[in-house]
Amino acid sequence: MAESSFNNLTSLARALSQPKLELPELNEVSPTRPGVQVHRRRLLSSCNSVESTNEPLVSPSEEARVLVINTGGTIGMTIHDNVLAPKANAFVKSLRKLPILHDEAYAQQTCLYDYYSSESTLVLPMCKDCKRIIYTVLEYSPLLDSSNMTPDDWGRIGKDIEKNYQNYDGFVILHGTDTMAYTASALSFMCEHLGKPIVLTGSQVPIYEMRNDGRGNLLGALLIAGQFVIPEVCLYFYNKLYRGNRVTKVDAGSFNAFSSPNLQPLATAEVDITINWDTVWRSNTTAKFQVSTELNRNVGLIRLFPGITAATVRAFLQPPMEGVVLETYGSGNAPDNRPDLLEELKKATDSGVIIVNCTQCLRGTVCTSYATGKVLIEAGLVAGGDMTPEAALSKLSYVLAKKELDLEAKKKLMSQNLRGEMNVDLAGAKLCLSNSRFIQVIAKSLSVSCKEELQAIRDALTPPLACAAAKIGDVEALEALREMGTNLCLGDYDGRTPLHVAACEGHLKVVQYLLRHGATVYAKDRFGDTPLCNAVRFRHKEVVKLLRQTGAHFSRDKLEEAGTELCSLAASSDLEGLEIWSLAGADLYKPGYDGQTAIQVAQDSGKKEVVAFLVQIMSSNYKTVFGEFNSCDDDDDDEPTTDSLASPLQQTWKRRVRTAE
Ligand SMILES: NC(=O)C[C@H](N)C(=O)O
Repeated sequence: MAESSFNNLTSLARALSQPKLELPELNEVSPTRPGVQVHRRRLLSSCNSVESTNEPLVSPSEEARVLVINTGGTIGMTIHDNVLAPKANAFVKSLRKLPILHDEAYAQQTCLYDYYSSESTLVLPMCKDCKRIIYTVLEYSPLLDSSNMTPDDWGRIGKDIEKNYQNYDGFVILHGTDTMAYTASALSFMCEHLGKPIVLTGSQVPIYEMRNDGRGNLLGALLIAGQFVIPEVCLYFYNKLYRGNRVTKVDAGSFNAFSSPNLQPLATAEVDITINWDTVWRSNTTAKFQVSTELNRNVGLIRLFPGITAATVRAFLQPPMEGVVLETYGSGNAPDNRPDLLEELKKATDSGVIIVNCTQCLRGTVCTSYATGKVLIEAGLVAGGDMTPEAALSKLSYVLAKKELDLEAKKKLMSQNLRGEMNVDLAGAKLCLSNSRFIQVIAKSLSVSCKEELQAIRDALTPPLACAAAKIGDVEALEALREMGTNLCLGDYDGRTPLHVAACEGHLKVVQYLLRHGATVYAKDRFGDTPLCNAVRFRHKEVVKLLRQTGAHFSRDKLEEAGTELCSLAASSDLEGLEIWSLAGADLYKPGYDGQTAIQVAQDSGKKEVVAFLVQIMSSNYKTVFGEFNSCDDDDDDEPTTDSLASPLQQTWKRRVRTAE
């Protein structure tokens, strides 16, 4: 390990976790505030020159992009025949006229519509921290009252997110409130290895009405999806951000329509938006984001009531039923003086139906304190802990669709916490950094007494400590910091996270460790750089590969700039640079500012070794992308035998490789 003034970080970190002095508890830490630096310079200069005004050239501020998927719901409804129903093609037009949701002057000055080739792209006024959130609305047809939604609609939303994942920093789903808790729960399971925020919202009163909750809800959801890397499916309503699989609709007539009885909100939007980072779920993965749209429809919910007959239960549990959520009394209880009922449950579980025990109570968990609860375990039910019935049902649907798993494995998954939907470790509360002696000694010497000041000290001290450990490759120090409750995703004063630092230094083991402990590849520092940009800049090939495997990608603007960078690398025969940019996902065919590609630059300047090198990378990229296709080919040749067999994309690649050769 490298020597430095922090060479004993491990012991320092351990010292931090000494027993506490009497000071207030901390639950919250500051958010990192990522932003996107967008360069529309080329387009802007042409835009400005066409206008030929005396106005100064407009430089776009830092920008983030959000995709809004409008599925329907009250937020976009109008009254027809005295009842509310969704109105098609009206939402974006109406948003354009609302200055809090769209800044037309900025859109015109920065050529927004031309750049995104979309009339449905809008821009929020400048945020407090000088950032702009640009959002594109994708409106579904037909728009639905959420009472009409089915798992097919969840699949459609999931696929659209997957398709657009790389192009946006976050996603907002506009949805009716009636079944929003079901959709939020289902999406939380379907979205595997999620690294970006997906925020569902809607309203109780249409956005077109004078007094409504839609504008505030949409604005809050956009601000959160555009500014914070919260890798969760969330639900934003009435100034609160909740974990999607923890909510339930509790009020049909109030703006405060949702409750998350067993988990505090992930964020509150008051004077400031405060993220409760200690509660935010982390996927701890080095795998790429994917959406699993396979869902099992043979699932159902049944609610116990005094006097329920065995015949009702038997009828409900008949094939093709494969999974059932049984809503029981209190802490998971059912009559233990009803052998007829218990026998029906036992018969069903013996024949392979998974029955999950969830409480009818709004708050609390299933446990085995009572004889009336124990009988359900004996009947083969799986304890659902503190899951909402909505979460349990959609989890069943997701788990039962996993064909590769046997019944026991499926049951095990049902009792495990997959996406923060249940609390399985109530006793295992971690020692929190706010309890640490180190922080508290400092607090005392500064005469700090209130929670907010203590929190400020913690937020100021722990990210640089973690970054220092990352800099010298000290995994043990990071582990010690993490064990005491440090959030390793938080950035320092420049928004640089430990992952940025480890990527710069090329510490592969630290990068691996951080990714397995919740670090996000989408964090951006104040310069708009991600860990991937840093690893490319300092040419750490293995780190680039790992970040890419985890789903990291260049932003649209970085990809735009890549052409010019590649040409300059080609001109200086920098093969290592070309390779690393290619590994990071840059398109080797992207032309530079003057329309020339890297290969053309190399050809024109007679750099044969660069041409050969580029051709070699291009054909190996071709094989990686189209390998499967080729393996079906009769011909031994690596490429398909005829162009007609190839997809349009494949044909383009082939043409490019041949031209280069
Ligand atoms: N407030 C709402 O959005 C209720 C509406 N019926 C829906 O769920 O689509």
